[in-house]
Amino acid sequence: MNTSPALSVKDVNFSYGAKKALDGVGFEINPGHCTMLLGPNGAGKSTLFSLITRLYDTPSGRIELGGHDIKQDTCKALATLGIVFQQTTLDLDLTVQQNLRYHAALHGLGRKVADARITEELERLGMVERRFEKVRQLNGGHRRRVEIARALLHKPSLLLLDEPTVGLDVPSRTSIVDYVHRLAKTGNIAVLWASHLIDEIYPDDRLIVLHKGRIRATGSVDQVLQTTGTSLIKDAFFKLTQGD
Ligand SMILES: Nc1ncnc2c1ncn2[C@@H]1O[C@H](COP(=O)(O)OP(=O)(O)OP(=O)(O)O)[C@@H](O)[C@H]1O
Repeated sequence: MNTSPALSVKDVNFSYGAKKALDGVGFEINPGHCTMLLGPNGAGKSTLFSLITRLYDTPSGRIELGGHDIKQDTCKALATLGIVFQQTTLDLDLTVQQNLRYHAALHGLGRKVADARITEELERLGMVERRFEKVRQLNGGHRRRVEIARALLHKPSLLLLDEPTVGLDVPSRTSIVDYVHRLAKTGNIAVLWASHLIDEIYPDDRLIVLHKGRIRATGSVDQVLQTTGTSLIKDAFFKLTQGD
């Protein structure tokens, strides 16, 4: 049994030329709860996700997924990862099923296994009846659900979500926030969720507050409230992200 953290980030630094975007960032993510990555614009959230997904090389420090170093053991590491990007990456002219089958094939799943998993994930998300519709016909909330189903098809141990509710109406947002929190609770998957919407945080979430490339606080909601001497997350966030 693999007892390594789903994600381990150790002393990671990253710069765009002279501009330092991440400065000595380190944390671990484990299953059982959602970890919310909070930070104002420019905090470094997208940069961190680009390093974890290996879009960018990590020039210093170390990132491991399920104990696999993403530089030395890239395929094994990335196989443990499911991701929902900020911008939709579905093919609008393919059906829901075609999009999902394509992704399953990329992960090396045979057709039978793929179809069983597609049905399973779409059922959980209340989308199974929509499987033969073109993605173009779906509203924003339903497209997001398809993207979540797709991210889970290969049974990853870490789900990364980069502000997945941006642009959605309130009911769609609520249902996605609820769904992912329930998913995390099962304990089978770790969730790292970049957000700047305080109302997406549940009381038993873990928090990582990033500001100007540095981690300003980590821990449970209660711990972060305690260390900042506040009683509301929005006040804690404000305190942690004002000035340097
Ligand atoms: N391609 C780039 N070239 C130069 N600087 C960049 C580049 N991408 C990001 N930056 C800078 O790096 C810092 C971190 O940016 P990043 O996009 O990671 O933040 P973020 O927390 O994702 O912000 P947002 O919430 O606005 O998406 C910012 O100061 C940003 O201006």
